[in-house]
Amino acid sequence: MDKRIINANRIVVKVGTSSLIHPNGMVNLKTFDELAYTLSALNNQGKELILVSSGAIGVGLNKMHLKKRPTEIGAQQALAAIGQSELMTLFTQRFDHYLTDIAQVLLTHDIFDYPKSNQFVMNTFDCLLRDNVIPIVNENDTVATDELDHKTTFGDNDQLSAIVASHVDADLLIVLSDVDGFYDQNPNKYPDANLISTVNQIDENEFGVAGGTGSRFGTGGMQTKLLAAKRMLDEDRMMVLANGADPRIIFKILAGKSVGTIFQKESVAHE
Ligand SMILES: Nc1ncnc2c1ncn2[C@@H]1O[C@H](COP(=O)(O)OP(=O)(O)O)[C@@H](O)[C@H]1O
Ligand SMILES: N[C@@H](CCC(=O)OP(=O)(O)O)C(=O)O
Repeated sequence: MDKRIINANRIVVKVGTSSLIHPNGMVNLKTFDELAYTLSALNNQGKELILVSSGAIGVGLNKMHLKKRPTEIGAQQALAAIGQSELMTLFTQRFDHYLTDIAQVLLTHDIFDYPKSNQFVMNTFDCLLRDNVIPIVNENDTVATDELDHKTTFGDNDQLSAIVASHVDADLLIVLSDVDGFYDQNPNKYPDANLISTVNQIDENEFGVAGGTGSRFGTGGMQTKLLAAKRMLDEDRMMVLANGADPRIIFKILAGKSVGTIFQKESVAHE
């Protein structure tokens, strides 16, 4: 058991579209509610939480009664703009229920590369966390297409969550998806795939078995989650990849139980 997980105080949680939207395109109200409950409970315990949430396009598709994500980038951006406010409305309703304040923070991947912007973003996070407000981060899809055009770029919310985790000096990054963790092959294609409970290093072997997205709405698949995990490992931080079907799984993770896949350097694996 790693005490660093139990003692983790500043935690970034990333939730993917596949956890927030049912395969039929409808909003998964259960996930929204359990996520709000779990993060509110942890916030009340004094932990500092940042939620990185995808779902703007998924919610936008549902609102506009569309079955398929359009290929045109401008149309995806328009859907993200429609869906983002709806996404925040859903979060506001559920977090209000648990008496927790939230804030919307829209970022681009490069924002931290500019010292002034970086400082402004950090000031915002510092003030929000000091005031017990949970920032809910998404990429600003209107001005950035990192997440939308995977033919030319490979940015996405998995990596954005890792960038945020490293800049706010988070103790732990938890990535919630529609799989139980990282497998030795894509479990949606190969039913005999085995869950890997601990990963100490990421190289071509791991990338070799990480496939694309499994759902209609997810984007990066396992590749971008591994890139996020690699960034965490390189900085000697920890990441847990777990199933977001019931976000209360976060309580189990923070209790040190073995769920999902933990990415951590070998030196701390048995502390
Ligand atoms: N080795 C692997 N282990 C686990 N999942 C994998 C693997 N390779 C590919 N995948 C796929 O990655 C998907 C999760 O990524 P994605 O669809 O982008 O979800 P999210 O919306 O949560 O970001 C899984 O549903 C699965 O189909
Ligand atoms: N900004 C986009 C996020 C796209 C994305 O990274 O999605 P996912 O693979 O579900 O985490 C949206 O909110 O739809």
